[in-house]
Amino acid sequence: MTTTAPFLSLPVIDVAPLVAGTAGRDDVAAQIGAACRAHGFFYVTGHGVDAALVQRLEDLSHQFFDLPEETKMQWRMALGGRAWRGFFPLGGELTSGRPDWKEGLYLGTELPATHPLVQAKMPVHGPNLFPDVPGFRETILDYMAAVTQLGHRLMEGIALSLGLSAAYFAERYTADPLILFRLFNYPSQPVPEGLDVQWGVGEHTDYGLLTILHQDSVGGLAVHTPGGWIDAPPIAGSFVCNIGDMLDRMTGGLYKSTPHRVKRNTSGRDRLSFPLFFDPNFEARVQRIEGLAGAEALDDSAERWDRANVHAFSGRYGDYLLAKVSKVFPQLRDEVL
Ligand SMILES: O=C(O)CCC(=O)C(=O)O
Ligand SMILES: [Fe+2]
Repeated sequence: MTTTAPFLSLPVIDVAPLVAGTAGRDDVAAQIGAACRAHGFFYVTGHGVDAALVQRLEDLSHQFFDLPEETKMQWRMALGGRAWRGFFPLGGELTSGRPDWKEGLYLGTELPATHPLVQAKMPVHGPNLFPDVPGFRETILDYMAAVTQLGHRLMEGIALSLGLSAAYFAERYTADPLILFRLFNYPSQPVPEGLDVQWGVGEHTDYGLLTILHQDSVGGLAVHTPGGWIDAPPIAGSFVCNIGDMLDRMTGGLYKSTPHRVKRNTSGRDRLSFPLFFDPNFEARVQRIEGLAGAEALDDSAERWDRANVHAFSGRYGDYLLAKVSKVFPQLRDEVL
């Protein structure tokens, strides 16, 4: 049984000095550090991402998800091949072994088919499958670029909060980060009789370093803090940030990847959310940060949603990612990997 702790709420951090690199940056880093040590979730405002761009992404995403399913299936994931891009229909993704009540479009850094990494058939690298909605492609690319820049700044703040040089992560992992980006729609639609669906997205942690999420005004995201489940309601103009397994691994559990889930949407209108996963380069070998005071590489697998011990992982980030992804899309695993 889980408890709820309605008296707790997640911190909202104005990151403008961190984004601008001005005085006050260390204070922002300290606030991020406190949130990461407490529960690994925080909101950011003052991030500098253009509100009109975010609104355009929302509007165009509604246009896309409003299309009939057979139209959207023109851009289905099976056509994205190893790049792992495209549309998946309602119930098409499993979290914790159960179908989620959402549909989505998988995207990532745009690489042409002629790019050496794509030619070398590296998984999750390649061209996107952009739906034929006017302006969608440009908006998605602009949004990914803007939020990726924010990711670099936030990782600088996280590095400072650990007493490391601001460039610590960029020098080792994120000079060329792996960026995966998803558009999700959680329709307000009853689950057909007999289908084993409980959540919009079941409980999970994210895999990489840092997730930067825009959600629309509907709500439904909840976070499993040490004090119980608390809501992460929409705050206009903000992004929700949370730590992934690799930062947990690097910090020896000092900064934990916090489990979260999304309630089934019963609001009467669609809920849109836009997670951008700012992750280590596919080839980067993930190492524990040396000499980090207070970090203990505890095996917390018994309490984790997936019973995995992230501290036992060593190897390329890409291998960690692929092992996870093939659990959530079992039907695609054999086809493309
Ligand atoms: O839709 C949301 O609010 C969260 C989605 C999420 O947790 C994820 O994609 O990892
Ligand atoms: Fe997540």
